[in-house]
Amino acid sequence: MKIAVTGTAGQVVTSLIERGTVAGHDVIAIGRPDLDLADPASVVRALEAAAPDVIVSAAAYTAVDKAETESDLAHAVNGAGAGAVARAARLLDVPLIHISTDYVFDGTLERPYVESDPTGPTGVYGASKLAGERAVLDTHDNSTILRVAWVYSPFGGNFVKTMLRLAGDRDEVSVVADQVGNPTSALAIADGILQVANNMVSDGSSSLRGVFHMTAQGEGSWADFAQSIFAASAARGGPSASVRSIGTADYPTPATRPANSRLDCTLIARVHGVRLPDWRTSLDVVMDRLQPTAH
Ligand SMILES: NC(=O)C1=CN([C@@H]2O[C@H](COP(=O)(O)OP(=O)(O)OC[C@H]3O[C@@H](n4cnc5c(N)ncnc54)[C@H](O)[C@@H]3O)[C@@H](O)[C@H]2O)C=CC1
Repeated sequence: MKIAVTGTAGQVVTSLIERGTVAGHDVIAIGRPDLDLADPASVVRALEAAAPDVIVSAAAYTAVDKAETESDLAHAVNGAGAGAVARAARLLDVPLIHISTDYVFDGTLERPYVESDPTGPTGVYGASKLAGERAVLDTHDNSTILRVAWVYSPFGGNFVKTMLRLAGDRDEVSVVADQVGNPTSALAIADGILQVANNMVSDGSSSLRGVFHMTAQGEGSWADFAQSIFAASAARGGPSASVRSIGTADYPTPATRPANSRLDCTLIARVHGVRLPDWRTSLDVVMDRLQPTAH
């Protein structure tokens, strides 16, 4: 399968290149300057030239706090840019898999969110990603939106790498304990994307299209996540620190994060047969990559 993915260096992009290539697919990563999501004409031109069997829309403006002061750019990239990718998929008449986020929800529910729950982003980033979802669904019927969350991987910048860096120069790290979610490895996301792509290419049913939640099994707070990272690092002879649990109010950020980010992934398991591993299992895989010699 020839897969075109937007972006060249992101966590999900890099994971998809790796996992897709291992699975025998031809993965073509297209990013700036050839494909700039803020320049819709470049998006359509670059994707048409690639002539793929399926498109994965994984690039995005992901700076959650900075988005609060760069609203126009965040909306151009995540909203209009996503719409341009969908236009290209429509012109090429190929399936589109678009990656979205738990931040489309306000996080006030007491249970994991299902796909049909009302959205209500609390910040510019979430609002721009929601605009992107709508642009995709309005533009191209042959689209599947995968909402992922709390992404980490051996690549790029992420929470795991930040915690390991902090543990390298201090004994105690303060981490928010009142936001709960599903830490999800980009490598596992890539495997899920490939399964969904296979399903969409081989089966045109509308039930395989639309919005799906796709995160790792299991849940935890950022403090739980940090504790597991430090335990895994210590077990490999790497840096470790103790975790001091703090509240969101003790760690103010420009963008408000949802307190409950948990996504219910029952639908994608039933419809697509996709069930990502437990987050602690995937964390071990990523830690083995980040600390290969520390055993
Ligand atoms: N990182 C996370 O915790 C979460 C990410 N997501 C979503 O998952 C997807 C992948 O995220 P990550 O891989 O973590 O992001 P990342 O920040 O690692 O990579 C984003 C990629 O988008 C590219 N990009 C940014 N602006 C662009 C533009 N104007 N034109 C072309 N490319 C551009 C960057 O160069 C980079 O390659 C995104 O859609 C993001 O919104 C959803 C939930 C959580």
